[in-house]
Amino acid sequence: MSGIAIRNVGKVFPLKDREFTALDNVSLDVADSEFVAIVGPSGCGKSTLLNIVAGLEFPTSGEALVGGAPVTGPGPDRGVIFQQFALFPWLSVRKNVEFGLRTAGVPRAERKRRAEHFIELVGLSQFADALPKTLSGGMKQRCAIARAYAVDPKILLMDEPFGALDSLTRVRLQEQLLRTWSSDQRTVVFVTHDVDEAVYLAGRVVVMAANPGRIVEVVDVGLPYPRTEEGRLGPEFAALRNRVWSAVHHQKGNPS
Ligand SMILES: Nc1ncnc2c1ncn2[C@@H]1O[C@H](COP(=O)(O)OP(=O)(O)OP(=O)(O)O)[C@@H](O)[C@H]1O
Repeated sequence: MSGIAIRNVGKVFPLKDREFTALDNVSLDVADSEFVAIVGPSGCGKSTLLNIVAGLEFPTSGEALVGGAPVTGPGPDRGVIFQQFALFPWLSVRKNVEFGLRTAGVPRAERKRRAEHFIELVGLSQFADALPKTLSGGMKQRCAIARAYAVDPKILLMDEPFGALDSLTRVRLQEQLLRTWSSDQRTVVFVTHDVDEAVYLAGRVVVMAANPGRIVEVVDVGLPYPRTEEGRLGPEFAALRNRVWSAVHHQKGNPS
């Protein structure tokens, strides 16, 4: 059971002289094995919503449920990948990737095998013994992705995971993500600024607006999987992208 239910979630942050409503009455169901993308202008609460599902923040009102149970904190059922991922600076790439497996109690030989596999997948084999400080930003991010994939969680919560990567690596990791998603049937919630990326990856695209953060539209993508580069250039894809684009960029009070 790896479905997610977000029920009337509100999040208010106390500021010095007032309160700020980051999320206002947000409700969303993500089915078991569904791939949902969340897009919206900066500050509309995408990360806050993801953090609530991750158990890293708590709603002021409403609730988030995972597999039918209220979220009370982080758990091994949910792997979180942020844009700025904190790697352990004193551990090599390999040890960083193995870290989560060690805490999950995976035996040593299996840890080594899995780490090797995922390090290769993200193209870091040559740097497996390097420390994070010697890697570029994109390489650190690929290490963080390998670490999250290796633990094999039923739910992946991804916050702009490919934002800092060059376009080639980005496309490669998008395709890899879709492959692991369709073969392993995990639930994915993927936050991105990139409308093209959202439509390419997701079965549904949730569009949010700011002030207060809320859902304004949910677009069913409806394109078959596996998705291909040719499909990405086709008219159906273009129509969907335009629809999501207008929903994001023609919001009241958002002049862009
Ligand atoms: N701890 C906090 N205290 C006060 N305000 C906060 C806090 N965390 C987030 N906010 C505010 O809540 C709003 C939503 O933030 P959030 O990071 O969720 O937006 P976002 O849609 O992910 O933005 P971006 O696309 O720029 O990453 C922002 O206006 C932010 O300033």
